[in-house]
Amino acid sequence: MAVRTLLGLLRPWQQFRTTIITLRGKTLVEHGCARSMSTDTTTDNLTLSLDSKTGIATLEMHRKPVNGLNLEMLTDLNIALEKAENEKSCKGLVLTSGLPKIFSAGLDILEMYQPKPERLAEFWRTLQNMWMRLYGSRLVTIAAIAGHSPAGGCLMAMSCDYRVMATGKYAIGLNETLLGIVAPFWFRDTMVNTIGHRETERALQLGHLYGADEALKVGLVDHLCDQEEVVKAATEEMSRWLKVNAVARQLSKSAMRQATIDKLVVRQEQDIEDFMTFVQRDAVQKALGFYLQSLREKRG
Ligand SMILES: CCCCCCCCCCCCC/C=C/C(=O)SCCNC(=O)CCNC(=O)[C@H](O)C(C)(C)COP(=O)(O)OP(=O)(O)OC[C@H]1O[C@@H](n2cnc3c(N)ncnc32)[C@H](O)[C@@H]1OP(=O)(O)O
Repeated sequence: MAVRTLLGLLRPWQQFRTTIITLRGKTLVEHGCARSMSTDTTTDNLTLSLDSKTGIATLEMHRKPVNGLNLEMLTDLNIALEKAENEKSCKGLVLTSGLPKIFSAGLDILEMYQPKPERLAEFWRTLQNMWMRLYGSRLVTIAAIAGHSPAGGCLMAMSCDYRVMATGKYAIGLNETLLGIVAPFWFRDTMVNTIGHRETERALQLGHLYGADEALKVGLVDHLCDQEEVVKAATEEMSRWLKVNAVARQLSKSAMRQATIDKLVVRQEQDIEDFMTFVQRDAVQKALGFYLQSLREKRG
């Protein structure tokens, strides 16, 4: 609600301005210019910029070290997505990362390990909202994946309309079982909608992380190119999608996706409860502790 109120107060992008907004102790800086008709919104975690000539926004994540999705990052993502959504001249959004070799490492595991219950609930609700917003966006959304994209990172990518991935030794997939946790139903549904039931069943049980070639083969991503070309390729693909009648395209998208979103809308509170109960189990806490330790030991 607070987020909605704040967004309601934001002025349109096409005005000259520099606005500084403090949100949850973080600072959002906006630079606008009437001549170039473009505006950047930057937080500690991301930058949202709109090319007013093309109507294409770029949402670049840059939360070091691995774009881990913690509560603050998810809050910023929600604000940025809502802002792009509400900007009439914005037609498409490229979701990408400003960090080398990483799209997103998924949920910040520290949010789930030895959590404070109140923050844990808020964290999960903010993630749910981010997914509903991205999956149901009226915009054409394209993920430009120039790095690893496990679990929550894969969810974000799958929630876009099209995925461009860099060739190279990067991995994408829902690897939750490798952490001793279970992908919730709306993660699973999103994957089923992307690559089909059988492939999802196999991938989920194994916690399979796909290399780029294999991801292309099963349809988890749609196009491969060199790392440096990923955003360019995403933007080129976007122009093809933007030629389609927007209303017809949006209605088609909604017809395909709304039932999946509605499943979470009606079960949102139950899903938060299920998540909290599951994550706070001793066995799950132990598994997360081991996994964090193994990540740290990998670094030596
Ligand atoms: C009965 C059923 C009921 C079910 C009810 C529902 C229940 C729901 C349960 C819960 C569901 C939760 C869903 C979870 C989704 C997730 O997204 S979980 C996160 C999964 N992510 C990962 O597994 C990725 C882990 N990271 C990596 O594999 C690597 O870091 C990398 C991404 C491949 C990058 O490698 P590299 O560049 O070599 O960097 P590193 O050195 O490994 O990492 C740098 C530092 O970052 C830390 N880190 C990495 N990832 C995370 C993370 N996800 N969270 C927090 N921290 C992370 C890493 O530890 C390093 O830290 P330092 O050593 O301190 O520098």
